[in-house]
Amino acid sequence: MSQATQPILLSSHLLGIEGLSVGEITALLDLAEDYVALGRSREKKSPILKGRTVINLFFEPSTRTQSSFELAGKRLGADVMNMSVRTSSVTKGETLIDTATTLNAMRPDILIVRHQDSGATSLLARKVDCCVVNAGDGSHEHPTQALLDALTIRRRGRSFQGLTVAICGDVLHSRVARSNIHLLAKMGARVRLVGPRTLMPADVARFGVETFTDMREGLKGADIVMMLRLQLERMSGAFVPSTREYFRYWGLDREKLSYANPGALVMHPGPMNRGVEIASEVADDLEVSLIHEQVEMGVAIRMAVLDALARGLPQEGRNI
Ligand SMILES: N[C@@H](CC(=O)O)C(=O)O
Ligand SMILES: NC(=O)OP(=O)(O)O
Repeated sequence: MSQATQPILLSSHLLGIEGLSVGEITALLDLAEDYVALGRSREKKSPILKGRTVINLFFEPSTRTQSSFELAGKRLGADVMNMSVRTSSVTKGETLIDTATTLNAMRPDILIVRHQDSGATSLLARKVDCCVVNAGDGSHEHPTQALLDALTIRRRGRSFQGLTVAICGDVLHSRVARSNIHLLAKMGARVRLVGPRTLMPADVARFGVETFTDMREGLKGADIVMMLRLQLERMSGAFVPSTREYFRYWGLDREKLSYANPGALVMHPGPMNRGVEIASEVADDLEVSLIHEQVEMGVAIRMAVLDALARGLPQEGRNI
């Protein structure tokens, strides 16, 4: 493998995009390119994490993130353990911190954590002495999602400079939106947020992006249309009249997509709610939809992140 000539040393944890520099983001994307090639080869493996232990600790459901971190760790030769939170002693009242420090005592090298509370992964990073990766904390950040989205865009030959990206839907509850806003702004793209007023964060001004409550207006001039799922599990009370009404105004179908730039591409982090935020006619149109490519890039990005973290680990294991 060619691999990045400049070794990337992520400073012990990957907790969010906000704390990464443009150089670190670019280096991770470059390293992930090698892992895309490796993933498409017959062998698919590199022994770079041999002897290392990776634990997946997911307090919220996941299909893509958990399985791709597992595959990424295995393809790099690590021992990967998926902690089943639903059948763990969390059900007997054990706290997040006690659970994590218990697993930490088993001497993993990397702990990958998804949790429903914003800030949970940063808190854990202060309590354990292994690397922590944020696999999604509440509505705060989902850094590897933004990195895989960036890799997907870059591999389509789109330069971030001057690219207009419309992030549409439930921005308020979306950690995917927050991580993407940070990343795209750092890389020089123009970001606009599109959705109902009730689903825009109150502090939206702090992001310095344009906002639109009319979907067609918001899509005019967009090169990338990034759809978000309605995060019903994070809502208490009615933020939208009904999912049917929601689709009528903010669901992406061919008619609304026609307002975007010619050749505009559609992204969705998954899982999708068809007929709520996106129509099947768009999601399944391989001319415009990057959804499956995003999933493939997820494995490569997570291999790059594990690799970059492992480079900073002590060679002979941790001090006893
Ligand atoms: N899977 C992404 C997006 C979503 O669930 O809507 C997340 O966990 O944030
Ligand atoms: N995009 C994403 O994080 O998907 P999962 O919730 O299935 O992991």
